[in-house]
Amino acid sequence: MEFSLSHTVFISLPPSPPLSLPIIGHLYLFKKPLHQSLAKISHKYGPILLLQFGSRPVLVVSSHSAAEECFTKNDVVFANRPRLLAGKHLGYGYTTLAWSPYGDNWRNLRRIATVEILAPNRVQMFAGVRQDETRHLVRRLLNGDGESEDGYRVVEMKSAFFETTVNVMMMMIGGKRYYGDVSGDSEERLRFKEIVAEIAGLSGATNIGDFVPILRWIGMDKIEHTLRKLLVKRDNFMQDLIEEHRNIKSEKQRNSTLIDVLLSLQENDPQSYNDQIIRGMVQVMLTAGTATSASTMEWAMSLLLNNPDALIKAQAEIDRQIGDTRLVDDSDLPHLPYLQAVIKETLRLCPGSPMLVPHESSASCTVGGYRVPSRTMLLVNMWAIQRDPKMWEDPMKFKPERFIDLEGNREGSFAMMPFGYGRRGCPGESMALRVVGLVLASLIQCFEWVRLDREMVDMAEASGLAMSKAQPLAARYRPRAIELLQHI
Ligand code: HEM
Repeated sequence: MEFSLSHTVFISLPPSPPLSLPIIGHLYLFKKPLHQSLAKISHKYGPILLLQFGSRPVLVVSSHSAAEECFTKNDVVFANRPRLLAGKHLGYGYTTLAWSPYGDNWRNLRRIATVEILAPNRVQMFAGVRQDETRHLVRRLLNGDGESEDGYRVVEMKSAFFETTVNVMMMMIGGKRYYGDVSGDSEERLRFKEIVAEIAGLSGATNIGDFVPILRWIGMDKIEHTLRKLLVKRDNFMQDLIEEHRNIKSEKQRNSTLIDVLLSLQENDPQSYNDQIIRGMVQVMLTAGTATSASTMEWAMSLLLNNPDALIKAQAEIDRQIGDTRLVDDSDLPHLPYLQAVIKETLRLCPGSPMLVPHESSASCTVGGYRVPSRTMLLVNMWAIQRDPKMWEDPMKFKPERFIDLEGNREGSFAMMPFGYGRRGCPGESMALRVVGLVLASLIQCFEWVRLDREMVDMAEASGLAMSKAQPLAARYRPRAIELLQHI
């Protein structure tokens, strides 16, 4: 790998599959979903690979030790993001937290996110919002129709989870709920729902023009046009929301939502908290923080329905800890270790961002003894690492117990990183775990859950970059005979 001619040391590039075609490079090798396809290629050529995605060199890392190198000794080098089309449009010209290059703008946004928006005291401040939205969901299920003779009803869970997480987020951001039991302006709701549906349809999509620029130039890449139109609609909506809050005069209301918090910071520091920054921050929370949490809930319920023993155990733990006279709340979550283990095991098998978010090197560096050139995109295949048989016993099995027994528990290591690590690691982890934990705990506490029929829940994945189910989860449920349901 390393050799020298007189005094110069040559370090070789990582291995690559032999045939890289003109224009498309190795793109011909990939099938969807991409993380599964890359796992197969890595199996053949090794855990550190250099591929050509069209014109872009991409380092694909599929071992915990290489991932560790990327996020410890090379963390600063890989703290950049590639300039992909989604970042240009959904990320306000690469200026939002998730898409910004590493530098002063990113540092300012990251500080706002971690100190003002997602800090533990702020997450705590919104415990009531999470509790209310969970109650709304329970009520909605209690009022569901189509009850069969044995008391069971059917619910399509994908949209129920998504709408609940969007409601939680928008209640925190602007004090408004847009789904389910709502009051207020129906036109505004319609506008919002349209924007959310369009973003959801686009954000997990791969964009061929990112890798084969010629397709973009000759107008074959339709996504860019759609993204541009969406940007205007979304921007107008967010600005209207900001103006509404700017006009709020009452002292009591002024600090009750995140927009209010950001607007009061704007008064003292208009530069660091200008309207575009606020719009961008709202946008990032809405895109980074909703579908990821909702799909974790959906995968968790799917896994529990396919593993009824684990569901019984989780329910027994909740009954033991909380009883049946009150609904579980935020402060109970640390006392539910089995439920926490279920969520960790779900994130191990079904990480919402299976290849994290793409990084890019800002200088050349070495990984695993190989040379990685500057401006190489980095994909860390967490999906593959979290199923690596060298690190995990029975890696394909759903075994929450592995996070309770000390032996074989890889939590906190680079073999388990569903939220990433280092400078660009997810700042919303603790909020996400609370929302996911509370919603799951409440549903398990209040209802009996079973599969639609004898068939196992289909665990096939959809094709996009996010890890979502190909078939939305539907399940049968019936209220449990417990006192707390009398006063929900
Ligand atoms: C289960 C839910 C979630 C999962 C699995 C998840 C996972 C991730 C991952 C893997 C990354 C990329 C790390 C990297 O680049 O190496 C990320 C970034 C990010 N996440 Fe999350 N996330 C979740 C929920 C949330 C929530 C609730 C929020 C905020 C409300 C959030 C905000 C962000 C932001 C702003 C970034 C970009 C950070 C940066 O580039 O500096 N996420 N998340």
